[in-house]
Amino acid sequence: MAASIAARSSAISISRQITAKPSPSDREPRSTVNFPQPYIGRRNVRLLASVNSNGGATGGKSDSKAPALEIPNIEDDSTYDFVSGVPSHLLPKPLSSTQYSKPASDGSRLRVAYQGVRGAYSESAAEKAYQNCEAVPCDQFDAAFQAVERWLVDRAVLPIENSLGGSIHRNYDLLLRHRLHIVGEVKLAVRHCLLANHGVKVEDLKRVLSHPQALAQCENTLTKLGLVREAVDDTAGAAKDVALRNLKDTGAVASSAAAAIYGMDILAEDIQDDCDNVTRFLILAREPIIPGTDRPFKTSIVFSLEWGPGALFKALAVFALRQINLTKIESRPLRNQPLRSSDTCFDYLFYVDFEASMADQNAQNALRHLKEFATFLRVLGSYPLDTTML
Ligand SMILES: O=C(O)C(=O)C[C@]1(C(=O)O)C=C[C@@H](O)C=C1
Repeated sequence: MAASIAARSSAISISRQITAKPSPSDREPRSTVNFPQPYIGRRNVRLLASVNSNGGATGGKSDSKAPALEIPNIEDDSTYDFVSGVPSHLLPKPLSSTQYSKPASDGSRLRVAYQGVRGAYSESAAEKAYQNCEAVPCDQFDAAFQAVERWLVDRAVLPIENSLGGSIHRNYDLLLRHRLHIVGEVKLAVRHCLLANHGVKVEDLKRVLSHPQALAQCENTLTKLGLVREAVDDTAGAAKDVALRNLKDTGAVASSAAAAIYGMDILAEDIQDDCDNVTRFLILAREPIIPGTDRPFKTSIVFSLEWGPGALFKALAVFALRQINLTKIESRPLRNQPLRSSDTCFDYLFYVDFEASMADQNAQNALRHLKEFATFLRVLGSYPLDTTML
C-alpha cells in the first residue's frame, strides 16, 4: 500500500491513496440490487440491539403494494449487523457510547483525519471532538474516509451541513460509498475573517480565495466589497496560498487561527452573513458504537423507495406515527441507476436523521416498518447528540 507508516505525521493525499487497490466498498454503488442489503426484501431480520419477539405495536403484516402503517411479525431469530448484514457474533466488538471518546489505554493519542490544512475549521472540529488528539490533515474528503478504512488513523471528522450554506453533498455521497459508521457529531461556531498579507488594505483587494462553503456563508459581505470569488479546497489552504505567493490584490476568507499560522493580517472579523453560523461535523469510525438510552441519541439512515404517489409521505409516516422527531432530510440522486422506464424522473436516495437511539424499541419498530417498503435501507450510525453550547 502506498500510504504507509511514513505517512503518519504528514498530510494524507488522495493521489497517494489512488495507487492502492480499491476495496469493494470504494466502488460506486451500481444500483439498488447491487447494494449490500441487510435490510432489504421481505425477510424479517432482527436488529443488532435486542428486540422483543412480537415486533411492535400491532404485530400485523402489511400489504407491500400499499403499505399500511402496521408492524410485521418477527420470524427470524438471527441477529445481524445493520450495515453489513453479517451475523453480529462474527463482527468486531463495537465501541460503547461511553468508550468512543476516551483516549487509547496505552496512552497514545487518538489520530483523527480531517480535510484541509492546519488552521481549517475541520481541524478545530476534530480537536473539539477529541481533546488532545493528533489531527491529521487530508487533501480531500475521500482521503479522510480511506485513512480510517486503511487504519492510518482512528477517526475522521468531516463537515456535513452548515446553518447558512446548507448540506455538504460530497460527504453524503461518500457516506454511502464507504463502509464507515457515524459514531458522533460535533457542532462548531464558524466565524470567518477576511485575511490579507501585511500592508494590504481592503481597497487593494480584487479577488478572494476560500472554500466554496465559506464563500457562500459570506455572500453579502463579499458582494458589498465587489470581490471576485475563487473556490479552493479549504479556508486555511486559501490563506496559506495567498501568504506563500505574497499576493497583494488577493485576500482569503478563513479563521483567525489560520491568520496566526500563516502570518496574515485580519482586515475584517465576523464577515459571515449571520452571526449564528454553525457547521455540523460527523465523527466516523470503522466500528459502530453500541447505542445507549442514557442520553439523547440521534440515528442517521439512508433509504430509497419505489416510485409512486405518496411514497415519501408513507416513509416519513413511520416516524411521525411513533412521535419520532426528524432533524434532517436530504435527497441525493441514485448514481448509475438508469432513468426509470418512463424516462421522466430520477431515482433518489433519502438521508434522514431522527432523534432516537437504535436501542429504543420505538426506533427499531419504525425501521422495521420502513424496511417493508423501502427498496434499500442502511443505518449509517446511532450516536449521542452534540448538546454543547456553542
Ligand atoms: O475549509 C475549511 O476550513 C473547512 O474546514 C471546511 C468547511 C466546510 O466544508 O464546510 C468547514 C466549515 C465551514 O463551514 C467552511 C468550510
